This record gives sequence, C-alpha cells and structure tokens, in this order.
Amino acid sequence: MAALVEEFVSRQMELLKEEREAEISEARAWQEGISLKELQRRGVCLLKLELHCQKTGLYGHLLVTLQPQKRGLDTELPSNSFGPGDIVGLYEAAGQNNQICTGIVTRIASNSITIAVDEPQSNLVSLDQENLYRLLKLANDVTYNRLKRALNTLNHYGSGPASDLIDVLLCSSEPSDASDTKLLKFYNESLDASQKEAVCFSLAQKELAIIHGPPGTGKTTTVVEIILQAVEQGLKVLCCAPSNIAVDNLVERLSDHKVRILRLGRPARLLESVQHHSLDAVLSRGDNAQIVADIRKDIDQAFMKTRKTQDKGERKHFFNEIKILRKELKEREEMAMSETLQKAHVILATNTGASSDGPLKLLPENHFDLVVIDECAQALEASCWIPLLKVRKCILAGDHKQLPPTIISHKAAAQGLSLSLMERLIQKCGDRVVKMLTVQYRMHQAIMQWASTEMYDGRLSAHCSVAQHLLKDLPGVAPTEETSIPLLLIDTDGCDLFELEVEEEQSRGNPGEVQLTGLHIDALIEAGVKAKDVAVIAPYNLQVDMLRKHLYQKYPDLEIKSVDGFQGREKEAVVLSFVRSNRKGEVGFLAEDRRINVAITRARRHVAVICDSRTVSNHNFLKRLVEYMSTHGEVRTAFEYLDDIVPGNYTPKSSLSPRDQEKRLKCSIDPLPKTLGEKRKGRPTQKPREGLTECSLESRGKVTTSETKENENSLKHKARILEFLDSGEVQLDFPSSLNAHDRMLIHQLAEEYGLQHVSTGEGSARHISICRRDSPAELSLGDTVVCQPELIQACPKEVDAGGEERERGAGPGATDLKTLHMQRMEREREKKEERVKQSQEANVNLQEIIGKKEKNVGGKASSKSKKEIAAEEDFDAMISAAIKADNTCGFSKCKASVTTLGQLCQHCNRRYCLSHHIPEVHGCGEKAKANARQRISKEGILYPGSGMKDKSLDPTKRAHLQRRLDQKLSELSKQRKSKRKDREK
Ligand SMILES: Nc1ncnc2c1ncn2[C@@H]1O[C@H](COP(=O)(O)OP(=O)(O)OP(=O)(O)O)[C@@H](O)[C@H]1O
Ligand SMILES: [Zn+2]
Ligand SMILES: [Zn+2]
Repeated sequence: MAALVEEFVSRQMELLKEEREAEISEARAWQEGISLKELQRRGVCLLKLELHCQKTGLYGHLLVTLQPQKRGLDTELPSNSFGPGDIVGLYEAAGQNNQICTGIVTRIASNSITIAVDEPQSNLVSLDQENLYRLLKLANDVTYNRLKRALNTLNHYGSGPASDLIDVLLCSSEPSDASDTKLLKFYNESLDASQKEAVCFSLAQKELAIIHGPPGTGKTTTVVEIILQAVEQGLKVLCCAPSNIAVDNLVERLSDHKVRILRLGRPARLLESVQHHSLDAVLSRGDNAQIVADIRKDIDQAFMKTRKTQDKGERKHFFNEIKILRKELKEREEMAMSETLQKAHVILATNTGASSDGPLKLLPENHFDLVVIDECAQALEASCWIPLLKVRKCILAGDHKQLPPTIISHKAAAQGLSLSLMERLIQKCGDRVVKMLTVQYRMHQAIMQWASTEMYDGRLSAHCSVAQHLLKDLPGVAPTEETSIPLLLIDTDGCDLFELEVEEEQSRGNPGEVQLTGLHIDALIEAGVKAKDVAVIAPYNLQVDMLRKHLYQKYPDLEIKSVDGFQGREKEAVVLSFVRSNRKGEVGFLAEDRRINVAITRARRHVAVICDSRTVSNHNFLKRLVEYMSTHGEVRTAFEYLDDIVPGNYTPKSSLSPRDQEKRLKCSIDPLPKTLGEKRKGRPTQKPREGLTECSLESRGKVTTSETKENENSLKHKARILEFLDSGEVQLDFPSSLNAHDRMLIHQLAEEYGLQHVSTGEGSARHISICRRDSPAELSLGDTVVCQPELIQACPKEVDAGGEERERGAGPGATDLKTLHMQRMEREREKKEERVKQSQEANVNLQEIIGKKEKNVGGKASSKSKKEIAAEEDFDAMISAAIKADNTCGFSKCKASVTTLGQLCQHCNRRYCLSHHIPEVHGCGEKAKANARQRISKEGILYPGSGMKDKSLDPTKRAHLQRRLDQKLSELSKQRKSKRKDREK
C-alpha cells in the first residue's frame, strides 16, 4: 500500500518537475537578453517608480505602495501583466542588479501598485522618498513548492484523518458502502430529480462522491445545496476550486444563505458579497480589530522616526521597538484569526490557498469533516491533495469532458499530468462513485443535442425553459433569419479564404474568417442583439487578436476570447471562428474534442460556426460536427458573403493565374438553375462532394432567407422596372455601380417580367440594361452585345448538355463553387417566389398593369440566350465584386473616373464624379427633396446638403483606402507568386 502511494508520489513529482522546468525555460527564453525597456513593454517590468507610502498590513507585513514618477508625464502605470499574488523583485532604479527585496503584489490600480514585502526580521526595509525604483516580475515558485510539500506529506502520511480516503483514492481499497440516505428538506426546492439524487448520493457516500455536471446542468447549484445540507448536519466544510474566480463564484452563491463563510486568499471578484467574506474583512469587523489597528499605527510611527533620525543608536532603538510591536501584532492577529476560522461553517480557498503554510495552520488537524472541490476536472491532481489531506471524505464536482488543466510541458501532459483526479477516479472506480446531472438549463435543444450525443452518451435533456429559446425571443430583438435559428454554419470551402501562414508562429489567423465574423455580428446587432450578449471565440490567440482589432472599436462590449478563456461562462450567442483552412488539411489545436465541446456549449440561443468544412473534416470529430450543423441547422457558404468582403480577401481577376482564371470562368459559366416557369428542377445534376454538400442541399429546404436589405433592394429595383414599363421608354440602364447581387436581382426581375436584359460596356463601365422584347430598338446601343447569337452558338452544348459537360472542364474547386452557386440561385429563386406571392397579395392592381404589359411583351424569348447571358453576367458579377470601386461617372457624357472620388446617389443608385454627384445636378432633385422631407419628419434631424445622410467616405480618406487596397492586392499577388515558386522547388 505504502508502495502504491510512493509510486504515485514519485511519478507526480517527476511530472511536476518537468512542468516546472518548462515553465522556467519559457520565462527565461522570453526575458533573456532583453532590455529593461523591452521588458516593460512586455508588461513584466515597471520602471521609474517612486514611493507613495508604506504601511503595515496583515501579519505585520510591510505594504509598499509605488507610483509612476511624478516628474514624468505619465501619472498612469504603463500597461502591464502584474496581478495580485504575483511574486516581484524590488530594485533600485539606478544600477543593474541591486535587488532590495522580494514581495507579493497585493493591489494594482491604474496609477499605483502595492506589494507586501517578504522581509527577514533582521533586514528591515526602509525605502526612500527621493529614490526611484523598479519592479520586475519573478518566476513564482510558491505554487510549485506547495504542490511538492503536499505530495511529500502524502508520501509520509501517518494516521491522520485522510488515511482511509487515501486508500480509496490511490490504492485498491474499495469505497465503503454508503450510509442510508436520509429524507432531506431541500433549501432549493426547485432542484430537478438528477440534482436531488446527486445531493442525497453525495451526502450518503462515506469517502468519495463525484458529481459530473455537463455544461449548464446546475453543477454549482447542486454543490451549494450539498454544502448547505452538510452544514445543517453540523459538518465543517472546506470548499476549494482551482481558480479564484471559481471560488468567488461559490462564495457569492453561498452568501445568500445563513451560513458563516470565510474566504481565504484574495478574491478576484470585487463584488461586495464576495469581499465581505474575505478573511481581511471578517477580521476587521472582529473584537480585536481596534487593538490590532493601534499596534499597526505604532509600528508605522516608529518607522517614520527611524527615517527622521540620523543617529545610529537611536535608529537601532526604534528598530527594536518595531520588532517587539510586530511580535505582539502577530500574536494578536493569529488569535483573532484562529477564532474566526473556528467559527466559520464553510471555509473557501483555492486548492493551493488551502495550504498549511497559510492561515489553516492555525486549525487542529481534525477540524474539517468534508472537502468539496468544484471544477475538479480542471485542477492538477497534486493541487487537490493539498485540501484532501485534511479530511476523511471528499466530494468532487466538475466535467472531465471539458478542458483539462493547462500544462506548458507537452511531455508532462502526454505522460499524465493533465489527467485530473476526477477523470482518473472515474476511470478507476467507474459509475459507482459518480452521479451525473442530466437536465441542462442553458442551451437550445439543437445546440445541446450535439454535445449530448458526442460527449455525454446522449443523456442530456434540455429544460423546457430553454429547449426552444432563440435570440428573437430576447426583448428588443427582431425576428430575422439570423435570430430565428439556433445553428448556423458559414462554410468557406472553395472560397479560398485560407489561414495565414505566419512563419515561426504557432498561432494562426484567418483574415477571411475575421471578416465573415464581423458580417455575422453586424447582422445580429442590427437585429437588436446586444453586443454584451455575444461571444466571439477562436482557438488561436492570433485570430483572437485579429478579431479584436477588427471588432472592438465598433462593438466594445463584445467579448472576444480563446476557448480556454470562456470555460465556465455562457452567452446568448456564440460565434466561432475555426481558423484552419489549408490544402494540407491540418487542424492542429482543433483536434482536441474537449476544446470544441467547451466552445459550442457556451451558447444559450445561437451558435454560428465559421469554418472551412473541407479542411476541418479531416478530423472525424469535427466532421461529425459539420454534418450535425448541416442536418440540423442552416448552412451558408461564405460565397454568399463574398460581395461584402471583397476586395480585401478575395482574389481579384488581375492576380489570378491564367489557369485559375480559366477555372473561375468555367465554374461561373453555369446557367442559372432553370429560371422562371421551370420550378423545382434547378437542382444541380452533378454529384455533390461528400457528406457536407449533400447535407447542405438537404437542409436548404429549411432555409428561409429573408435578409431585409435584400428585400428592400429588390423592391427598389422592381419599382424602377415597373416605372420603366409604364413610361413607354425603350431601354432602362442600371448603373454600373450595382453589386453582383443586385445584378442578379435585376436579372431575375427581368426574367419575371419577360424583359430582355444584357450586360453592356467593358470592364468598369460594364452595366446591366433591360429593354422590351417588342421594342424595335432591341438594345442597339453602340458596342453593346445584344442577345449575342454568336455566343449562344459558340457553346450550345454546354447549355444543353447540362452539368456533366461542364464538369469535365472544371477542376474540383470549380465544382464546389458551382454547387455553391447553384444553391444560392436556388435560394434566390425560392425567395423570389415568396416575393412574387407577397406582391400578388399586396399589389393586385399593379399586377394587373404588369399583366397587360407582359402580354404586349410576348413571352417567348430565347431561353438559351437567357441562360447564356445569365452565366456571363454572373462571371461579370464576380469580377466586378472583386474590383468593386471601379466606375466612371453616371452622368451621361461624363467620362470622369469615380474609382476613388466617386459618390453614390442614394436615389438613383449610380455613382457620380464630384461635379455631378449632387442630386439636383443629375436629375434626382425631386426625389432628394421628397426624401429629405420624409426623413426630417421621421427623425427630426436635418442633414446638410440635399437632406441625405452622407454615408460615403470623404474623398481623401477614400483615396487613401484605395491606395492601401492597391498595395494589398499587389502584395498578395507577390506572395502567391513566391509561394508557388517555393512549392515548385
Ligand atoms: N433546478 C433548476 N431549476 C431551474 N434553473 C436551474 C436549476 N438548476 C440550475 N439552474 C440554472 O441553470 C444555470 C446554471 O446553473 P449553475 O451556475 O449551477 O450551473 P453550472 O453547471 O455550475 O454551470 P457551468 O456549466 O458553467 O459549470 C443557472 O442560471 C441556474 O439558475
Ligand atoms: Zn460627371
Ligand atoms: Zn441621382
């Protein structure tokens, strides 16, 4: 038996040593050969500090408060990573390495930092108001030493309270039979059956009970009930967790009840309900407090005197006085503290905070009856042994299907350091010691179901209060497409939104996904979701940084963090950027299933996953996630957003290799899925790639795209077309500034009304025109290609033979884009049908007029030409999307470029040069006035100019952006070239 313990201890020691060395060498590699200035920049050093004050704190520790040098301009400390509990070295600013003392940070504010100085009694520190000092963060070995001490104690454990427990936890000894469960009166009557069962079970067990609490199942609620019941039974409880936050969480929850609780260590949360129970606060309310305060004052005064006097003898006298005062102080404080500790029903601390070199040394060995460790699956096992050695029984709560403790050394982790006590015991003892909570109170059923199946044996169920809840049910949130679905997959497959390859960087970023994330967040916020209710989660720090840069300014309340930073938290909506997108199919960090589980299960009402399904599907677990999202949620392809994220990320025409161009061309010359009149035949004939595409095709039926903007635009275009039909004019030109989507809308509307439509002009001047079929003019403008009979003949086969013919020419990438495109078109068509139905209902009169027109128009247009034009147009749309800002002025006869200095008229949607952009100049005066009147009466705001809010950029800014864009494009194409070369080598 002793041998088993010894073996366990020596193994743990080895792994901890390994970890400690990794920690130190990481810190060293990081600080070596670096100037003090650079260290300050990295947040681990504070230069040029002056003494603000020194006081005597708890235990007679000297508390030194430092602040930035007043002479300097900064009254604030530079940004830094100092925090309470950090070990620091205090140095004189002059000279390289004269350390005065070490200490622990007790308080840090924006303009001051306080440290508690560890001083040997012989070397009393006295700092000088005139001097300058600096602080350097030191490697903290307090934790390591405490872990080692606990393991050593375990190794030589005699007959203390924990002997039986040690046998159960480490040796072959079986847990004893449980005592009879008593009928309990629950403090919290609303506990569900699985929670009540867990409470009764935990109390009845003799040595060990484990509560497995999957996300949102009320683990803490259950633990609180257990603690209350234990106190009711007269037990003294030591309650621990690996992090200060988790401890504070329990303190807060317990503080609502009539139990005496005491929080050791420094609370991380500043909540009154938490601070109130800290040891300092409790002591300061005690009987002894006044006396102790008096003594401290005496010490401080004696200190002042030592500084004033120059006389050596006198100084020595004062120092002696201080020593005596400190001794008295210490005795009185310990007495008060011991009393306080004895009186408490529940003492809470971090695992390492429960160490016997802290206040707990003041309690007798048998004081505690029960240790409860929350978030046990995230603690190093050695740290659990610190509290465990004090009791005969423990209750462990946590979820080993979420992330294990963070470990720096890969080797140590691989050899078992990341295996938590909880997980190890479940492996060892099995279900006999475990109760799982099975009702969850967080996630929509659809979000939960995935996690339940993948991680929790399908045992979870969603409480009815959350099972169907959606973002749109939140107050102030409008029902939009985004707020009405629990699951959304935005797939970048085939869109070339690759991850960044940063050399010598472990971390990864993906600018395309950053943009997509931004667009989706825009949609959520526009619908009324509050930024503070949204979490943006990425597995890589680089991506987190990039997302912050992109989003914080716009939405400061957004929380953007790594997965690990969100464990234990929840948000109404979660947007996940998976980052990885590469040809090799590497998923790296994502391969940790528990990380993905944590990420997804933070969400209450909505999860959006942005990923490259092709890359991430190389990992089976992720593949199943993608499949789940595809069958149970909505799938969009990033392709649908490309219009909006061009040109920063999308490869423009100019920088494509000829082959790529050809590929693009091929894949985009797909006819639109059989347009009007041939309903439901539009599905692509080619075989979709693997599961995903198939799933997304299946799920497409559920899609109810209703982006309000799109509708608005479509109504606008429709109105214009109706106007045109009424006007008796022959031809209607749409501005070349229209984006690809608008062109598609127009194309569809033209089809709907049996109008001829065609793209005219070259390059940037290209725009779409429509005309009547019966018109004698038949689009006879200059260089316009009308209906292009040659083109139809050039590739009749392609049009007729359908998918197979085209597939031959296009590579796999092309097939994907094609599929995506087909899906989009199918959706467009469905939407259009919906719109037609709506307008039929609402606009009977208008429809009658159109009906007459349509008769005149003569519906039999060449369907081939339609398809051909559509295909050509789609290609055109892609290119124009890539070089969006590219036009000439919309004023007839003006040839000025509007690429950099153009402005879009909101009324006619054309882009004009600076001399023609005023509505009155180019003929939109009336509309502008009407609009302004409307606006003024609606918003009560008067905008300058023609009464329209000018959303366009100011010209200089625009020019600047254009230049940056050009630079970026040429950079990208250079990069691509050099990469290709590398590959060829
Ligand atoms: N029996 C219950 N009836 C109603 N609501 C409950 C019940 N139990 C827990 N909840 C609610 O579920 C939410 C989560 O509870 P709690 O904080 O205890 O969960 P947890 O499991 O500790 O969370 P985590 O998964 O982050 O560890 C809380 O809002 C809580 O009020
Ligand atoms: Zn002009
Ligand atoms: Zn205009």
